[in-house]
Amino acid sequence: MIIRRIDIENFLSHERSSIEFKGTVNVIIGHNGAGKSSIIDAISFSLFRKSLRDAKKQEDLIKRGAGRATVTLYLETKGKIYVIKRNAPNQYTSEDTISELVNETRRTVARGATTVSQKIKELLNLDEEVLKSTIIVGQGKIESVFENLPDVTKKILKIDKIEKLRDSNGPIKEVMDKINNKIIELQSLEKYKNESENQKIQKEKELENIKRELEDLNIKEEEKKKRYEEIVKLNEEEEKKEKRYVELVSLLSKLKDDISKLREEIKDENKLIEEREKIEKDVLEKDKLIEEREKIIEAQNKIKLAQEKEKSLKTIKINLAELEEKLKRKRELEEDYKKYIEIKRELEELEEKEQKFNSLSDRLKSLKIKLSEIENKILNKKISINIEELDKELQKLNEDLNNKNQEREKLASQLGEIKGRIEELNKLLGNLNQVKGNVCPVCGRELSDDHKRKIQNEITEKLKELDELNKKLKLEINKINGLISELNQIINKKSKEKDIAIRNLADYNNLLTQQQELKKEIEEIENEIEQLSTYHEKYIKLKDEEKTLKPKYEEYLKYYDVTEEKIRELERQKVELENEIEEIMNKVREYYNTDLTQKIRDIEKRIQEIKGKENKLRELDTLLAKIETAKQKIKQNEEEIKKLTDELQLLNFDPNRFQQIKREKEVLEKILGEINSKKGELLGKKEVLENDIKRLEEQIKDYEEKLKNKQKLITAYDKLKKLREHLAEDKLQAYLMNTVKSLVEDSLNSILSRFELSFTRVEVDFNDKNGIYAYTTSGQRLPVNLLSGGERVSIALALRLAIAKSLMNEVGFLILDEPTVNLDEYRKKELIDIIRSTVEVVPQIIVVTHDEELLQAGDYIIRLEKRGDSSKVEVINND
Ligand SMILES: Nc1ncnc2c1ncn2[C@@H]1O[C@H](COP(=O)(O)OP(=O)(O)OP(=O)(O)O)[C@@H](O)[C@H]1O
Repeated sequence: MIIRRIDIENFLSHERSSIEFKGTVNVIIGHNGAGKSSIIDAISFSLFRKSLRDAKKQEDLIKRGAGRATVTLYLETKGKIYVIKRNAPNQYTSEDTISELVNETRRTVARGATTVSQKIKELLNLDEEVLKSTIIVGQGKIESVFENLPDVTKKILKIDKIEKLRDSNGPIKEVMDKINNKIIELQSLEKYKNESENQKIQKEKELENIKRELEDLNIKEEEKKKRYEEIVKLNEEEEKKEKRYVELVSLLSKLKDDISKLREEIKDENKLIEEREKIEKDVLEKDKLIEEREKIIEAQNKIKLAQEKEKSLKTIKINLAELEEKLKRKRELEEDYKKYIEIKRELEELEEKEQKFNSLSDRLKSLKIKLSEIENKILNKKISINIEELDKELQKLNEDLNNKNQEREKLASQLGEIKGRIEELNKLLGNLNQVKGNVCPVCGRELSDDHKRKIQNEITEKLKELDELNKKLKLEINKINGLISELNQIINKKSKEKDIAIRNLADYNNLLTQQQELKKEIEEIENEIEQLSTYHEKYIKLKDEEKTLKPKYEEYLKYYDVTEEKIRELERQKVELENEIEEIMNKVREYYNTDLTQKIRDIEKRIQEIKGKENKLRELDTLLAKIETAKQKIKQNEEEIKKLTDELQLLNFDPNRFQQIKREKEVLEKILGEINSKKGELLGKKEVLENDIKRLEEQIKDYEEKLKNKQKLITAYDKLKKLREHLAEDKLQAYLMNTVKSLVEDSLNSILSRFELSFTRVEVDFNDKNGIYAYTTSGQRLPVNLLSGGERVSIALALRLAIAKSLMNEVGFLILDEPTVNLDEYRKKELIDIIRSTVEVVPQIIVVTHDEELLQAGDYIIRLEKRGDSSKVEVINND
């Protein structure tokens, strides 16, 4: 397996580097800190997600300032190229891949950090521990392979893991303990199972007893039930008989009772027949009486009719006399009636004129009242009108007001002057007090104190004077103001009086006009009234006559419909009625003067008596009919009694026997009830026991199921015990070490034979801490620490390659990081030779160094430089 190329992105000091390993010995050279070891770390990271250096966190491997590092390693093995891509930090692990490069395209084999690591182990057979202990050699650590060789080998062979496996706290012991606990658990289960089985046997015995008891009870119950069924049947039959027996007895007694009652009913039969015959004779008279009564009633009605007609006749006669009287009066009134009509007509004709006359009279009256009112008003107004006087007064008052106003203005300007003077003097006084120099502000002369005082006194004196004047003037102005306001009030009053006088004058004139108009209208109306007065007088006269004639007119109206025809009609009716009455009276003459009502009453009394007898007759008929029915019923009952007596005899019912059966039935019911409750009790117990047994069976089955595993567990426990023994140091471990020992030893000697060394053979002893011994040609056995430095380096490299070869299918590369550290010049040269010899054992060597001398060993040089913060790669082909 050969490393073909690595692409590094933002990993440690590399921002973006792509390095191909084209030589057999590839030397990576550069100054300290140039980024050489970073490449080896990148190879380790791509293989195992771990760097060689002590990086605590993955974030430390990411180039400062970058967020993510990616390393891509190209590995060639058996003609195939695998590309491993790894990412840091952990959040990108899902993007880790291993793919196969086929014709320039990548085919992903696995994805995700863990899966990729697993694939690397499977496909490339690369183990981190093995690689780091053998073919990846850290700075100056070539010989470290000698230190604690047994421990190193154990670690490489993962024997330490076997040790952990068989540890007393290890997983095997843990599983064994668990199994043992399970076995102990199962042992107690076995105890429970036995207990359950014993319980089950006990319960089964109890169940058996109950079943037997139940069987006995069933037999007894069967017997009793059989007898009970018979008795029930008998009882049912007897019950039916008893029912019929009771029915028959009661029927018979009822029938007998009925017969004696019926006999009682028919005992008066003969007496009733006799009575009936007697009554029947009376009843036959009734029809004749009814006929008689009808005739009387008819006669009575006719008499009534004749009487009514007579009444009508009487009324007609009275009416006739009255009408004749009225007709006579009507004729007397006729003249006045006609006269009244005529007056009425004339009045109607005059009515309009009369109304006009009246309305004009009313109007005249009201106009005259109005005229007298206006004339009164005219008289009153005339007295109060005085406008000219008022005008004169007002003129005088306005002149006075003007004079007073002028006076006040004059005083006001005098007051203003005085106020100005006072202000001036006050100012002067103030200025005088504030004077700083000695020049008088008034006269401009020198201002001595006396002069100042003098001026002050003068001003003060003047101010007093002016103040007096001011007060006086104000008083005068106030006085004039009072007078002016008085004058204004009087002028106002007089102006108002004048306004009223003007209005009065207008009213007066207006009244005069009205007076004239009224007079004119009155005159016109009076003329009109004069013209209408003749009609009015006639109207009044007619009205008087109308009043006198009105009662006669009204009386005439009462007789208005009294006519000659009406009287004749009444006379005709009178004759007709007289004839009719005559005719009726002829027909009922025989009943006349007889008390028909009394006669009818007598007949009806007799009819009533007969009706009473008729009722009695009907009653007797009903009774006789009943007697007939009773006689038939007696006959029927006697037949029925005979039939029922026969049936009773046939029934053959014995009440004593029936009581016996009943008693036996009750006793049997009681016994059966007892059996049933006992059975219920036993069945309940049986069910409980059966359920218990079923539950126990299930429990036992469950225990048995669980116990099935017991033997398996014991076997497993024994096997694990044996496995643990086999894994012990003296067995499997010793075997592995011995096998590896001979493999490594053979391989080591084969590799060493390619180096020019003077040993016949080198031996490996894993039981010894410094377990490498070399045999000289003279047969001496020398421990490795006694050999020369060059010999040790050779053996160390050969041992590394030998171990690697014995554990891996194929060893393709050897990485040496700074192998010359701590070596002197001679040794360095020796190392160059050794590296050259190693080429024969391993196809690819990668040497990381700062030592220019080592360039001699390489055939492909990769030079590194740090520019700024990043490592830069330069390739030199050494050929
Ligand atoms: N996360 C990081 N980001 C950027 N630079 C880093 C980071 N970690 C370490 N370095 C720097 O990377 C540089 C390269 O280190 P590296 O160990 O690869 O150098 P080297 O060439 O092997 O040097 P030496 O021979 O001294 O070991 C160093 O200068 C180091 O300080």
